[in-house]
Amino acid sequence: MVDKQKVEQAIRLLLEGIGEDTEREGLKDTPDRIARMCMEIYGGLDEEADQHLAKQFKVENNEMVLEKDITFYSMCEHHLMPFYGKAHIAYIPNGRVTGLSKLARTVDVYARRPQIQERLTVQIADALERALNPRGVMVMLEAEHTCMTMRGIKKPGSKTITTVTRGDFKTDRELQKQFLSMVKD
Ligand SMILES: Nc1nc2c(ncn2[C@@H]2O[C@H](COP(=O)(O)OP(=O)(O)OP(=O)(O)O)[C@@H](O)[C@H]2O)c(=O)[nH]1
Ligand SMILES: [Zn+2]
Repeated sequence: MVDKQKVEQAIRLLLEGIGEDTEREGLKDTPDRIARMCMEIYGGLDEEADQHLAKQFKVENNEMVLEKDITFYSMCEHHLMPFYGKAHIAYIPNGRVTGLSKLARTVDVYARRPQIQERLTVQIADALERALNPRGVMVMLEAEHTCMTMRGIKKPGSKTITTVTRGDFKTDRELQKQFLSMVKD
């Protein structure tokens, strides 16, 4: 739960710390704005994806389901700067599928926290495994980290790609290839 008052105090201190005048017109509402923004961008801390993924439907056909190009925005926990990109999620059902939008909701729940990309990838895969007990899961995230592009090493255009494979996707190279070619198209 975001403590709005604490965040406001912290932002006031930060602005003082960088030598700004917290009372000037453009900045006086900034602590309140950022506290409200934190409720949004860190809102995933109060949530689990399980409640979303509980929306399920029976299926006869246990072929791969892939939801690709799910745009996400998260915050790098080392610098509190955004990293953002696309998530691609596939699973092989085991008699049940979840609502398509629930895959994107799952991404949002775990993206809206201070994160590292590797953990975000694992948490999405874990949630799918817990909820659906699928025959396989594969998650790939492609993202640009602003802590790498606008500061520090400053490498604009560099991309970080992370993957997690579980079950059939771990053992079956052909399935992995199929995932990769479907993601690329
Ligand atoms: N593995 C991983 N590293 C990340 C992620 N986001 C940021 N980082 C890295 O976290 C590291 C933090 O390194 P530090 O040396 O403690 O911090 P720093 O002095 O600001 O480092 P530089 O970014 O190299 O200037 C950096 O190498 C970042 O690139 C992420 O999602 N996953
Ligand atoms: Zn960072």
